[in-house]
Amino acid sequence: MNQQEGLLSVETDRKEIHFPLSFEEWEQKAAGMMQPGGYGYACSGAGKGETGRRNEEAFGKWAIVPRMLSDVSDGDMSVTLFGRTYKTPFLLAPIGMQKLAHPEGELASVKAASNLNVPFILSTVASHSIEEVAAAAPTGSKWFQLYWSNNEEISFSMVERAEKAGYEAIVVTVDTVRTGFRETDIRSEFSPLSKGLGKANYVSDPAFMKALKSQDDDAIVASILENIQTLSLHWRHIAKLKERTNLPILLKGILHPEDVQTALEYGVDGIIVSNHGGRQLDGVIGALDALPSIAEAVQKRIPVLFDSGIRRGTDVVKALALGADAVLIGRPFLYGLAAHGQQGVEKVIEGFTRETEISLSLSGIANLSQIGRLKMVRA
Ligand SMILES: Cc1cc2nc3c(=O)[nH]c(=O)nc-3n(C[C@H](O)[C@H](O)[C@H](O)COP(=O)(O)O)c2cc1C
Ligand SMILES: O=C(O)C(=O)c1ccccc1
Repeated sequence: MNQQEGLLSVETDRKEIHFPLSFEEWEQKAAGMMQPGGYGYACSGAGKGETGRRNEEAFGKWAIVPRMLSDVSDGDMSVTLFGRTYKTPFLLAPIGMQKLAHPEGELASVKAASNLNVPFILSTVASHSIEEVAAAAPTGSKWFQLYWSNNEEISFSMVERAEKAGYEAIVVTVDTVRTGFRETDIRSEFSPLSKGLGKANYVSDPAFMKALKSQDDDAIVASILENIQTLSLHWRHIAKLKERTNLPILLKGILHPEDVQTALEYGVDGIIVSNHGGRQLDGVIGALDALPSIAEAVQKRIPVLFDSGIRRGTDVVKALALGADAVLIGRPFLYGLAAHGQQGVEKVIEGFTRETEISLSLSGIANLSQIGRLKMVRA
C-alpha cells in the first residue's frame, strides 16, 4: 500500500478502499481506469500545451504573506452567491460527457456535489439531460452551462428547461466559438461528440428535434456539431439571453479587463476567469495571472469566479487572495469520478475542503471576508 493513500481510507464491509490523496495520484488512477482516447481527451490541452502548463506554474509564481496572532478559532469559509450560501468556496466546473470517466457520469458527480453543498454546473454537452440531473439531486444547487447554438431557439429552449428544472444560474461559455486545436485528439482520432456521448440535452430538446431533418444517429451528431460552433457569438446574443431569462448570467472564459467593462454594460451577473484549462487557445495568459486585473476591473460589483489550474487547497487560497470569490474545480473532480465514481468526487471535494481550511487558518484568515488582509507577492 502506498503510505499516502492510506491517509484517506474508509472501511466498507470489512473491505478497505484506499483513495488517492494528491492531484497527481488521482490523475494516475484515472489514467488507469479510462480508455486511452478518453483520458487523452481529458488531460491534454490545445497546441503544444503551453497554456495548460502555464496555468499550473502560475501558482508557484505567487507567494502568500501570512498574518499571525489573528485568532482563527472561528474558521468559516462560507460564501454567498446569488442569494445562496455555501459552506465552501467551491463549485464543480462544467465538464462535458462525464460518461467518458464513469458509467454513472453526471448523475454521480451531481449527487456528490449535492451531498457536500457544492453547486454543480451541468454542461450543454452532458451525457445526462438537464431533467435527469435535476432528478438525481433535487435539493442540490445546480447551474446550467450554455454552449450557444447556431439555431438560437435551441439555446433559449435549453435555458427555459433549466429554469423549469430548478437550475439557479446560466453560465455562457464564451471561449469556445469553435473547438481548440487539440493534437492529442487529432492523433488518436478521438471525438466524443461523434460517439454520441454529449447528446443528452439535444435529443431531449423539442427545438433541436423539430429542426432535425433526419432522426438517424449520424444526422443527430452532425446537427450537434453544426450547432455547437457559433463563430458569430457576440454581445448581442447576451443581450437577447438577458431578455429571455431571469436567472443570473455568468460569462465563462473572460481574460481581458475591457471585456469586463462590456459585460457590466450588458448587465452580466458574474464573471468566470478561465482559459478552459488550456484546451482552447494555446499561448494565452495563465488564468491566475489574468485574475488580479479582472478583479480590479470588477470592483466587487458582481461575483468573480475562477478556474484553470486549481489542483489543491493552497491554490484555492491564492486565487481567493488575488480576487476570486469562489473557484471551480475541474479536472481533479473528473479524475475522482473516473477513479471511484460518486465517492471519488466526494473524496476530492473533501480533500480540497480540508487543505483549504488548514491553509486559511495558517494564513491568519478566519473568515473569507478578511481575505483582503492577505498579501500576495511574486515569488
Ligand atoms: C474533459 C473536459 C471537458 C470540458 N467540457 C467543458 C464543457 O462542456 N463546457 C465548459 O464550459 N467547459 C468545459 N471544460 C472546461 C472546464 O469547465 C474548466 O474550465 C477547466 O477544466 C479548468 O481547467 P482545470 O481542469 O485544468 O483546472 C472541460 C474541461 C475538461 C477537462
Ligand atoms: O472539450 C472541451 O473542453 C469542451 O468544452 C467541449 C467543446 C465542444 C464539444 C465538447 C466539449
